[in-house]
Amino acid sequence: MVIHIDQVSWVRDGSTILQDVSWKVEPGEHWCIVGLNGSGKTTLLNMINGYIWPTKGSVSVLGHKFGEYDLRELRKSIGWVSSSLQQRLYGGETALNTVLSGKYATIGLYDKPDAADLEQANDLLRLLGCEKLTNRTYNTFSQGERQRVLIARALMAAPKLLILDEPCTGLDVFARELLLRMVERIAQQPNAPTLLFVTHHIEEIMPVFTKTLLVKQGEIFDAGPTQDMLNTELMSRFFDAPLEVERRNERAWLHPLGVIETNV
Ligand SMILES: Nc1ncnc2c1ncn2[C@@H]1O[C@H](COP(=O)(O)OP(=O)(O)OP(=O)(O)O)[C@@H](O)[C@H]1O
Repeated sequence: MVIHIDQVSWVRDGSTILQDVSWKVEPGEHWCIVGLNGSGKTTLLNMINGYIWPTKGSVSVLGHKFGEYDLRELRKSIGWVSSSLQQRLYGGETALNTVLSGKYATIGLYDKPDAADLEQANDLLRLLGCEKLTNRTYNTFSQGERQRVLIARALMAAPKLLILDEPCTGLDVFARELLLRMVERIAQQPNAPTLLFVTHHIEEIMPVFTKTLLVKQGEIFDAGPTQDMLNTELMSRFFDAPLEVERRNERAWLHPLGVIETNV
């Protein structure tokens, strides 16, 4: 089992942030995680990475139960790409060095890479459609290019689990489509890591994400095959709003019907 979260709750300052969450991710599955702002997605990811511990229940990731394993070791097998990482990177590094630095899970590049590392980094830049950026510096890249380079960087450490945390934030519609296509490519690689893709927008859920987890107010609203989740009836209840879900090109598109007042 890649992830096994069993009846987990997390309480902070008297508030229950996660409540009785149970979720299993099997090998070979790729999951989307959908939820409104403040629903508990980041909290759940922080728990999967071992940055926070459950108040109640148990968490096991990549076959290791928390409390019985060195979390620093476990984190080497987990890649996490989020927009907050973008600000922490040194803008003066080339794309190639940025990707190479992922090998050592450091922000800069401290160790001298060998020929195999260089080949792997170049392969990853190609996989993510970034060959042209190889020798250009990170601070000259567009938002979409940065995201793709950061995903290549995360893959450099050959993670078994790769978390893509709202990777399309700030991208125009074409940069977004390109990024989604690259994410599909990653999933189709032999020995691809298990992907967790966090988003607010259901149209970003590519067919490769066959499973979807719906998080609402700290609880699992529903979880299962994506096609069973993304329909008008279930999405209307999930978002508490009148809306219509349309299927087009094997993706689901959400059309709000009127003004939505979220309960956040
Ligand atoms: N350390 C903490 N102490 C108290 N409350 C917290 C803490 N961390 C998160 N929360 C609260 O828990 C709730 C869930 O937050 P979380 O960041 O997990 O949501 P999210 O689904 O990731 O939201 P977004 O889509 O905006 O990133 C929020 O109401 C947040 O304020």
